[in-house]
Amino acid sequence: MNFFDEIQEHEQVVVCNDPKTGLKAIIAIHSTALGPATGGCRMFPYTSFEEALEDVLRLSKGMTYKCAAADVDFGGGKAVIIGNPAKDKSPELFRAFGRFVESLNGRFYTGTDMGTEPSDFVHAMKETNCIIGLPEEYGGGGDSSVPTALGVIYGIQATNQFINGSSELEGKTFAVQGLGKVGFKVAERLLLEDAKLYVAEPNERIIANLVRRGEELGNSSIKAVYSDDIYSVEADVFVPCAIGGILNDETIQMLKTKAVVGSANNQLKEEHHSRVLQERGIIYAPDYIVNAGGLIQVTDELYGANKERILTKTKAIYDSLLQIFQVSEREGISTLEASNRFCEKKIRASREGNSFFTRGIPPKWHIRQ
Ligand SMILES: NC(=O)C1=CN([C@@H]2O[C@H](COP(=O)(O)OP(=O)(O)OC[C@H]3O[C@@H](n4cnc5c(N)ncnc54)[C@H](O)[C@@H]3O)[C@@H](O)[C@H]2O)C=CC1
Ligand SMILES: O=C(O)CCC(=O)C(=O)O
Repeated sequence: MNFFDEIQEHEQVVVCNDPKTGLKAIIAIHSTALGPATGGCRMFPYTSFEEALEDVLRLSKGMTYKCAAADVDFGGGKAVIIGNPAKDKSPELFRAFGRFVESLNGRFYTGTDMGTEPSDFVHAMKETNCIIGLPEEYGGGGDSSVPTALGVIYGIQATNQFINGSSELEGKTFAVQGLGKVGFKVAERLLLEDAKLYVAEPNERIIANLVRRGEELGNSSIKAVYSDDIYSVEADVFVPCAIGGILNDETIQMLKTKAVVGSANNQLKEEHHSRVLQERGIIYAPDYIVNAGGLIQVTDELYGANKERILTKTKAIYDSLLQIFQVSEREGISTLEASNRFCEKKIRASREGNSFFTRGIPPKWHIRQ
């Protein structure tokens, strides 16, 4: 592997090693053109350094586009901790991670992602101010999966509006993959809208909770299927809310839905899969547009976490998606291409090329300090 070839699109990659606590992490800063980099910290038992590097590079690039699309004054970054979230967590490990974040002197703000919880970052915040997504009792905005799930619902409504001329969800069928922090809330809201659900979730306890919730809401139209079967059920929309890379040569051919709209980061195995979906007549709502609700909330913490402002910005996901679908249709390009163009224009128009972000210039987003 030629390391510099691998990271050529990125400004900075930091490898963090703290033998005392067992911390092995990588922080990737893709771009600070629009402001300091931000992105959650994922904890996962990667089997190799290369696997962890590939994940953090892809995720951090996605954050640059997500920040540009959501109009937050931040750039793209992400961190990964190599370890098993069920076994390898300790307060000391997160404090060590916090010290590495602090060493970046304000170039990187981070918080939760898959495998980490806001409570983990209560330890990290003892070492750095650059933590967002904290619990409310620590001055944070609370559970960021709430606005993320709301953004997914706006995304589904916009897609439905584009396809059927109505954003009404009643009677529609959805295939939800993953019922974690985001997927469960999306499923709950769809049940409230009198929709029918197919769900795939390896944790049976969570499925039982959803069935119970459905009974409370008076909607029992929930059918649990095996993980591999969720791609081939007859539904209006496939809603991926678990892992990345699930839209690939094999699964796209299995889909029987009219659209894909979900929260999972990096849903496309490769960028060209957005065109493969288009060729199959399936509308793909770009993941980083749909799942920006959490980002909107956690970055708003630096201005004092105003619920109304967060809601307004999250609602804008509906209009952004409709615009992207219209451009894609008008210009005959995939929805991802339309969306990337929209973001790249914003990034180019920014101060990229002047210098990368440093704390030397006091920016407006340092209000919290
Ligand atoms: N939490 C948030 O606010 C945001 C989350 N995302 C993305 O959304 C996705 C879900 O995030 P969370 O709900 O926070 O994660 P989570 O870790 O709470 O939930 C993921 C769920 O997916 C299930 N799962 C794993 N593999 C599966 C498979 N093959 N088939 C079906 N289910 C499977 C897990 O058992 C778990 O319940 C992730 O890709 C994350 O990066 C993106 C933006 C913000
Ligand atoms: O949603 C969050 O908590 C942080 C933002 C982020 O990392 C993401 O949107 O993937």
